[in-house]
Amino acid sequence: MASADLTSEREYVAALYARLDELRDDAREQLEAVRRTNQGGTHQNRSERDAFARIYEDRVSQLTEIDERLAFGRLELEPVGDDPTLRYIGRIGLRDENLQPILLDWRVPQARAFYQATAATPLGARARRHITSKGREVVRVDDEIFDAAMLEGDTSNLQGEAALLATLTAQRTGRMGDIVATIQAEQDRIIRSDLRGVLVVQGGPGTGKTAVALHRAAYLLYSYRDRLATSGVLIVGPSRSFLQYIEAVLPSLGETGVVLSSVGQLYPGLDTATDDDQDVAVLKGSLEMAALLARAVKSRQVVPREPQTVEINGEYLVVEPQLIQNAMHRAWETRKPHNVARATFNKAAINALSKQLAAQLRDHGNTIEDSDQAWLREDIRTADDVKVALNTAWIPLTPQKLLQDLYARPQWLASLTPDWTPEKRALLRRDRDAAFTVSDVPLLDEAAELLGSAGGGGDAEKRERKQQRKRDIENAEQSIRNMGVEGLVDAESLADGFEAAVERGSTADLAAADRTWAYGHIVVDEAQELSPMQWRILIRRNPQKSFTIVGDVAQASAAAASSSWADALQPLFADSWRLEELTVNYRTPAQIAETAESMAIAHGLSITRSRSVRSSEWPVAVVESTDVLAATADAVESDRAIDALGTIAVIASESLVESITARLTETFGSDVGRGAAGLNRAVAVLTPQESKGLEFDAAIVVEPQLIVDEIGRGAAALYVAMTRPTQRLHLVTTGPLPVGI
Ligand SMILES: Nc1ncnc2c1ncn2[C@@H]1O[C@H](COP(=O)(O)OP(=O)(O)OP(=O)(O)O)[C@@H](O)[C@H]1O
Repeated sequence: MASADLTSEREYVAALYARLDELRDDAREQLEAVRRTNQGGTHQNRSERDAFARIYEDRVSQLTEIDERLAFGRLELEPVGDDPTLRYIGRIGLRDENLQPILLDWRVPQARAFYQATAATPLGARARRHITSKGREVVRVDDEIFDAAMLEGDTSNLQGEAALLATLTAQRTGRMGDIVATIQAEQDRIIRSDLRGVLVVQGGPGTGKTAVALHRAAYLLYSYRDRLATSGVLIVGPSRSFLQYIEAVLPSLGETGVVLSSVGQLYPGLDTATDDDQDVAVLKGSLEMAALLARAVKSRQVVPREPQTVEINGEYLVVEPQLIQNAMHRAWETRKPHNVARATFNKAAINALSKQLAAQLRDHGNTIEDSDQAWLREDIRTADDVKVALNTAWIPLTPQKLLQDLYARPQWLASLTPDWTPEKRALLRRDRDAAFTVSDVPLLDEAAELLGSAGGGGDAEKRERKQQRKRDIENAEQSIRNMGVEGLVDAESLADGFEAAVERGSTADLAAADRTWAYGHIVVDEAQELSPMQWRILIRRNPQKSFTIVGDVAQASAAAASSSWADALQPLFADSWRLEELTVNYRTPAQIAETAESMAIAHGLSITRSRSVRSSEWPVAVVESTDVLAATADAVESDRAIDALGTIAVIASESLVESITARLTETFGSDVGRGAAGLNRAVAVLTPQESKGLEFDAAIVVEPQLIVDEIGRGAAALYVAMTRPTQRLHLVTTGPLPVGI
């Protein structure tokens, strides 16, 4: 690296920061100016002013947050005339005062060559430069040359290898970071793939699937802002600890309008991380449950066997089963969900009863005019006997009650499942007050779908919310024209800031609280774990089927998971999904990846082999001992002796984690945390399931054979556990190691 290059980049990047400061000052001034205008004014004026103020506040904070690694790359394009054409790539786009671009946002099409150009396909570029900074100061530049005339024997197929390796060997913080500066070509193609349809990304552990999925979300939000700003993007991950691990990535890329949810949080109002035993989870995850719930709802629409006598203001009326049956037919014809169709049922039954009552009153010598029908209907509607009779025939239900009854009333369940064995039914048996589990989430959602909203207003409310949003955006467009700031502010963001809209919440808030929200795009991470019932929720949340699905079928360890993408996706999307594979392992050093892969193959898992970009200096350490707790504590001690500030995961099967946590806490005190709470500590004690998707400087896997034996799909769980470290793997065992290690 010539020092002249470093000097010239320092100057250029310093100028970018100067421009950033200038824009930040401008935004601050605009904020002050907006705050000063219209101090009084109408309610509408004040709401607009507050909305503009919020936008400028956001702009100021965005420009403040972007400070780190503002620019990280430069492309040299074919020269125009004598001067080389240079294009700088950064985390945001910047223009100079003449509105000429001086920095390109990494997501714009012109930045693509920075990630994808190779000597073989240079995409119009002659060279690529990676710019590494500390704070605002450029500390190094690394060049790759594509032009044969400029080439001096560079053969690597990694982009920006030096910058990449520097990031990969850096210590882990317990939080995932963005990778914009070093996205690799195979990853970039996936990130920029079209919004439409279903994209499946398969890759072994550490191949960057999560990183790619998150950058793709940022890319889509940027490139399809019009479509996605109002419908939102949902990102689904396996656990709370995983969401905690990834939650900072999108904000660091300037995107906040996404909803992050674990599968235990997909039903609004419920947030659970506990799951059932495996065989129960498998049953609850199977499509049989959808059919069972449909039968359960239907069985709550009951035609009485015998006529019933009801009293209406002293008059006794016999309700024939046929009358109820006819009213039910009317309700079924609407094809509406149970609680919504119930209104039709009630109306039809009450109409028929009022005619019957009128006829009976006439028979008893009363004069009943047509105009009297209305009060007759009212008398019938409010008569207690009628209420009881109609409710018995068609009772309003909540999803929670339906499910609780199904689990707590064995006889009812038996009547609904004549083909099931008693043992199979017993799997669902629970007390009415037992808390709902992760596997209940899709069942509640399914039930909610079958039941509909009790007020019957679900659709109308939704339409009204959409209409209101449209009006807000039209008002915002008008305000932008009035203020003469067209092009500076977009109408969606302004509308988000309107006082009433703030009370209603942002797109993300609205979406997260609304079970019937249709997202513009859904990203599913660790998607191999999802059961067929969980997939049904996600499809409901995105009827247009625009999905990014990432995962690794070899890591499928949930009991109800699928072992092939075709099995999981064929029923949902037929053949209309496209598969991309990632093949380079950026996390795990070669010697660890090889040990894990050899174990997985010996257990018959069909893994996607990947190539590690690096190896580390530590071989896989095996600690054999008769005292597993003492040996685990020793392993933590010896790892900390190597790297006192590193993060360590101690991964063990369910039956060991509590005793290990207790023992480690005795020795290492508050440095140790259990589960998600451990991610902020130096040492996290996790089950393999909880460690899914996470990474640490070192992993200590305790009793690997027990993991294989204790968990269904135990070999996959062990494969997950062994592939968490970025540097060192220790295996603590009291017996023989699993085959293949
Ligand atoms: N292009 C890249 N530049 C820098 N770091 C990268 C790049 N790609 C991936 N990484 C890093 O590699 C590590 C593994 O990535 P990630 O967690 O996305 O892998 P994964 O495929 O989701 O793994 P798993 O299947 O184990 O969950 C992360 O630390 C990520 O930041």
